Amino acid sequence: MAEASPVIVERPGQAATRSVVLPARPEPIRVSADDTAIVVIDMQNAYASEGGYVDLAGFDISGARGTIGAITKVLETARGAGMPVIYLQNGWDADYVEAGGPGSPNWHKSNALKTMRARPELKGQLLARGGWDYELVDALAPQPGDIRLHKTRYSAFFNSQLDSVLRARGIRMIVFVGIATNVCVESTLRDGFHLEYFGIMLEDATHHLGPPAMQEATVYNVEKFFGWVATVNDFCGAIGQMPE
Ligand SMILES: NC(=O)N/C=C\C(=O)O
Repeated sequence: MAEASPVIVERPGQAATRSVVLPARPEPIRVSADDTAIVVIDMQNAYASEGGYVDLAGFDISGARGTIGAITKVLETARGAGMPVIYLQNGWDADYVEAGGPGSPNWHKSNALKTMRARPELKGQLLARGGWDYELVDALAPQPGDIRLHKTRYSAFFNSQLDSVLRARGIRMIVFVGIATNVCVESTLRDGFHLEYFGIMLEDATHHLGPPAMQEATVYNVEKFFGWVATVNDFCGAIGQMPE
């Protein structure tokens, strides 16, 4: 079968000077270091450490260690190419006002809030700003120049500064890594699509919540409807060749 030609983003009045073609599915896509950011979704103790929220809520977090290692490689490569790195942290204020009360679907659906209601001894500990659960995992500590943003719902675009931060830097393309593939990563990538961002998900730098079919479903959705899917090796191989 003939190889698909790369997707080239139209940039009116602007040439993508520093760019490479990233092998991706369903087709390769040209990535410019000048208008691409890495968005790291919720690599907090809550989602990636033993004793954090999703572990306490009964989800299998055994895959999270590999995700941390994969993201470390991606960030080193991206920083080397001069791409902005933006970390999102999910959670609420210590009094959980931002979580919404019984009038909010979040209050009813959030497994963190449900776990705390079922186990009152955990009250105030899960996803509360200022606590260990909310903090980023130590292995992914932000570097000088990285940006950290707070979010209160699954989509990082909802009620956050993400869109302004990206637009102020002329970002058109977002490379997604983080946890959970099928919840906050997918919600954010979908909202990004509707805001005209080109979304690329690095499948082996994400981890799902729930059965393995959830990872497959998001990969399918992204590849077929919302963006592009690539691997960490392909990303590091291509972006590592970015012209200075
Ligand atoms: N970061 C996420 O994907 N979060 C998923 C569930 C939750 O925060 O309860």
